[in-house]
Amino acid sequence: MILDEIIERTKLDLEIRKKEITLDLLGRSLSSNPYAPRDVKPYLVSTKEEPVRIIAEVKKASPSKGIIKEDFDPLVIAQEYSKNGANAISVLTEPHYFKGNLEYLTAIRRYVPTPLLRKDFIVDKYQIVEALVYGADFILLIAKALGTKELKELYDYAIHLGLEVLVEIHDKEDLTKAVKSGATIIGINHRNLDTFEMDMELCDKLIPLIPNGKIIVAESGVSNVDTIKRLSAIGADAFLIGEHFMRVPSIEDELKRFKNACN
Ligand SMILES: O=C(O)c1ccccc1NCC(=O)[C@H](O)[C@H](O)COP(=O)(O)O
Repeated sequence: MILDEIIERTKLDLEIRKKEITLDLLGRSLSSNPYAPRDVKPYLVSTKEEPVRIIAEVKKASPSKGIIKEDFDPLVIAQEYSKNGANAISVLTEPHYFKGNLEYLTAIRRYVPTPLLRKDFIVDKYQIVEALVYGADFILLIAKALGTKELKELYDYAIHLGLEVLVEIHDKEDLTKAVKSGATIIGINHRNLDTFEMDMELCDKLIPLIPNGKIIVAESGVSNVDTIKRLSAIGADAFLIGEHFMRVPSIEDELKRFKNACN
């Protein structure tokens, strides 16, 4: 099971990082942290003026596809996203399976004004403090990877530190956990994280079950205007898109096309 494998690896790495810099020490660096997290909800909610919100992902590789982009410069990609109207940028920080890096967050935060998501497999408070120290505005918590109590604890801790949380779900059980955690931003991931199978109808099944007032993010496998129009019409506020943007000849053209899909 790839999700379990990634989480095991993440935990092993964490043990090493915690020995190098304790949570206490990491926490102390927050007093001089220049990166106060910004309120991301206004960037993600669909409005009459801006019905389609895009979270564009900086993604070099993935377990399902291997290396996606050879000539990968995270800062250049993030600048391109920001310049062309991305509402938020997702930065994969997991190093082994996605070839990500926490340092990408800081580099992008320094030069790019768009809000940043730390996209990783977060199972420990330590990673939430890291997200803050390295410059994220919000984090991802994957309901499938956490128990109900664990999800709530990590959610509350992030909110306490001023970070927003995107809680990712794959089925009704995950949705129940997400609602219990108090999540206000819910991501529906079309990709099964174990089999990599895509279910592009998952939003049709889950959106009607989501309580009113939540911001809904459609995640993975989004690569055309028709999908954006369809999912927008049934209630998706925002779209998290990685691989497609990594492969298109012009991020500028594609981002503009997607942003204008419902105008
Ligand atoms: O992308 C994968 O292969 C993957 C495999 C196992 C766990 C997570 C995975 N991806 C993380 C993501 O959620 C996506 O990077 C994100 O939703 C963007 O998806 P896409 O537009 O399909 O690149």
